[in-house]
Amino acid sequence: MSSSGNNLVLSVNAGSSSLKISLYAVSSHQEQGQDHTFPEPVTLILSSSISSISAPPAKFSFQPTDSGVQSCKDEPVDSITDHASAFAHFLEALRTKASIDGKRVIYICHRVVHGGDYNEPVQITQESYDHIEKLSDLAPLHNGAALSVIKACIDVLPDAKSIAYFDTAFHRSIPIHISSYAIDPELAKKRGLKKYGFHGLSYAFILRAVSQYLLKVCHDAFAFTIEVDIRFLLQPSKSLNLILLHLGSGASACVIKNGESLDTSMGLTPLNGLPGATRSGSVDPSLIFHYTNKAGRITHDPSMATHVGVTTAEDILNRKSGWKAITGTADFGVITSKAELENHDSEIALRNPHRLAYDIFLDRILHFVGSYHLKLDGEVDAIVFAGGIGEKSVQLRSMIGEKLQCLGYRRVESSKNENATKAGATILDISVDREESKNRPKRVFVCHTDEQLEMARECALDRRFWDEA
Ligand SMILES: Nc1ncnc2c1ncn2[C@@H]1O[C@H](COP(=O)(O)OP(=O)(O)O)[C@@H](O)[C@H]1O
Ligand SMILES: CC(=O)OP(=O)(O)O
Ligand SMILES: [Mg+2]
Repeated sequence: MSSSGNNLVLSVNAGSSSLKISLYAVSSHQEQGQDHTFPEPVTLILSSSISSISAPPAKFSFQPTDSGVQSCKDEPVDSITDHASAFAHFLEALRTKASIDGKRVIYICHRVVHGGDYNEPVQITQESYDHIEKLSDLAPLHNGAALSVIKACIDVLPDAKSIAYFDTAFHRSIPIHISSYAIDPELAKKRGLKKYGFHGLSYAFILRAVSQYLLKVCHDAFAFTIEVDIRFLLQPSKSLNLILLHLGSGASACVIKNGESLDTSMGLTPLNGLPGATRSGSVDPSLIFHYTNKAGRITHDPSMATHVGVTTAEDILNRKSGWKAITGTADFGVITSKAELENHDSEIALRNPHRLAYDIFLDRILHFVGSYHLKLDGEVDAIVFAGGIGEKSVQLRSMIGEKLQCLGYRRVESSKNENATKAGATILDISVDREESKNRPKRVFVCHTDEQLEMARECALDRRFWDEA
């Protein structure tokens, strides 16, 4: 497979249930265009994903942009049991299917979910590796998995430099009264006990994608002399007020005010807020002591990632709860298909665990959407659905869309909603057009988020890395 030069950047996203990897060629260090858009500084060569890592068999997909190269989709692979073996399987496919030698990669961008007080990407050194390792207990499904891939990269691709990009960095703008818990402030400061927030790479991608989309809409609208909101033309992302929903195996909501994170539903760890595939989401903190009297003991479960030493309580709430505990499956697509959504019997959730899981999710999402709407004084430009569930669940988007009507959002149009799941565009407006919207400005978007691209483009635009390369 041909791809010019040795300027390859690999982006690795260790999610709780998946490993997503994209390989890019760095194009050039392009400056902002005259129309205020930034052309992508990287070109995709191939993308790969390994899903269901925690519910074997893992499924391997390998999709090069060059149609001449062998691809595969959702191929079950028994030998993949964790993120490290998933990465080894990918490297083998890179060599055998795409004939690309990993040695041509000069930077590897790693999504590291918890960065503590790191507010910028950092190159992996012994010091930063140790720091990330110390934070592993605060992201038990993530940091350990990312470190196992970082370690594999150091061993197998020693000439490539690994750089960590943190989910937490995006939320540094959250004001202190929102990020603080109502506990002893001195102890909180000493131990770093505060809301950090996660899914930041995804939210950064969505914010940029929405602002570019609205900018384009405004330019097109000007061409037809239709009245537009002038704010978007002046400073697109800095003027936006958004409610973002990243709904995947881990799910969170985020409120963006004037282009910055104001609040988000995850907290000190990715456990807080919305429930997920195996996570409980927010519960009364006392609940766990009524659930088990072994809550405080450290688990020695061999299936837990190395680097992680958490209590039984954290293990239960992170890995033995959520959709999997309620229904037996962690796949929200399966839950949706078995939830009997057409049945409006008020007792259906008592009989059908899939419906119970579905209704819990809907209820908790509405909880955050309502609260965030209020935090923005109702001045919301759009609500955006993203993540595996947000991008694929037509039903969930439609039901939330219905509820949003009372807050003055545009109605979700069913044909646009259905097509959004299949369509290739990054942002899709699934709400009715301006003429039909009865002058309701608040739109409903779906964003095909891409954390790997967010890291690769940040890497390509970061002069620190290229001036010395
Ligand atoms: N058709 C579908 N409808 C609803 N949810 C789906 C559908 N297909 C996949 N999903 C959900 O998407 C989740 C994966 O989301 P993703 O954001 O890729 O995960 P991760 O959190 O590991 O990055 C799966 O666990 C599955 O529950
Ligand atoms: C932070 C988090 O939960 O990430 P993911 O959804 O990728 O597991
Ligand atoms: Mg994810």
